[in-house]
Amino acid sequence: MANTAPPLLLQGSYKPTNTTNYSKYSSITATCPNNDTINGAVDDGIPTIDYFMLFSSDPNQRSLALKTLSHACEDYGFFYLVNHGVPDSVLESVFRGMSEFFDPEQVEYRRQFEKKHPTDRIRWGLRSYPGENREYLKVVTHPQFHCPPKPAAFSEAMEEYYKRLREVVHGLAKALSKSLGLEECYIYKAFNLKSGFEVSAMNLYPPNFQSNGSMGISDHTDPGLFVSLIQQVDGGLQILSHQGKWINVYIPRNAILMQIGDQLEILSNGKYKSHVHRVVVERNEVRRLTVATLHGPSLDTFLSPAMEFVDDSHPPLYYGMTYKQSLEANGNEVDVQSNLEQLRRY
Ligand SMILES: O=C(O)CCC(=O)C(=O)O
Ligand SMILES: [Fe+2]
Repeated sequence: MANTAPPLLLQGSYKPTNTTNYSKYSSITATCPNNDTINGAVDDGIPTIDYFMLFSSDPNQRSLALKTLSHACEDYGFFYLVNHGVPDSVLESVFRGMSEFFDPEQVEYRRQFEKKHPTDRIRWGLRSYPGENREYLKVVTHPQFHCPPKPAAFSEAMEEYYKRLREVVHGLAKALSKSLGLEECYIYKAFNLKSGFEVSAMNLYPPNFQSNGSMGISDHTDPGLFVSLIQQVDGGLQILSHQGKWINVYIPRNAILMQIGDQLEILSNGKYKSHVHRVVVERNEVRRLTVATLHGPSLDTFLSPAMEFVDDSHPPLYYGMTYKQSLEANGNEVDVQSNLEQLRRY
């Protein structure tokens, strides 16, 4: 629970100094907030993990990096991932494609993707309520990739991004298994990641640049192993820390924010915790595009606390069920709603 930095973490709150990287694709650029709090949140340190180091050929470097990963997962539950190998050009294409897709002139084209059937693999929504202000496109990206066919460059960019991202998540799963002293493929197998169920939300805040209240998405945790997030611009994402503080998120250029998902909390019997987060849209000042991807186990994977994390002094803290049952507890599998609270034994 330490506030102190584990070794090797490039620790400290990352604050962009002026405009952000993808500003050429957004109509308004964000600046770093001058005050230390936004709606009660503080600018605090978020650990940074160097992905490349986790696979270093130097055993000392590798072992230090794995220790750092395990500290970041246990003491924080979220971290910035740098040197992840997803090329800048892929990230740029994603935001260029999304900007085209969310073209304010093309709302009628997007309406065809409004939810018609609960199991639709592509879902579009425009929300402008006091509790939610965003336009989103939700798609199932694995085991099959789904995406609106137009614009073509958008669908191609997203497919390439998810493919690269999945490789990174599989690598992280290996590194995490090793850092826990487990066999390298332990988490990969426990989650059956080969057929992992992956859902991604592409978000635009505020919808059409107008919001009804200051909440982009209200407090929630997300199901899955990890939740990855990239954004075009800083502005509004906040995470609740283990210590109960809301922390403003400022993602370093081209880094990926990784957060522990509910099912890793369950498997690790609470050693690694899933975190509540939310998005606050401040006075419509920033037009922000984000891609949040929930990397889940396969739908038929039964998840419960693994025996490696259970003993006399650590009784199982969660009930077990399949991922599909978990997702269907509060909606359907494409809604990807958390049911963590219902799974707690105590
Ligand atoms: O867009 C963001 O910053 C967060 C999105 C999110 O939490 C979600 O889609 O689950
Ligand atoms: Fe989320």
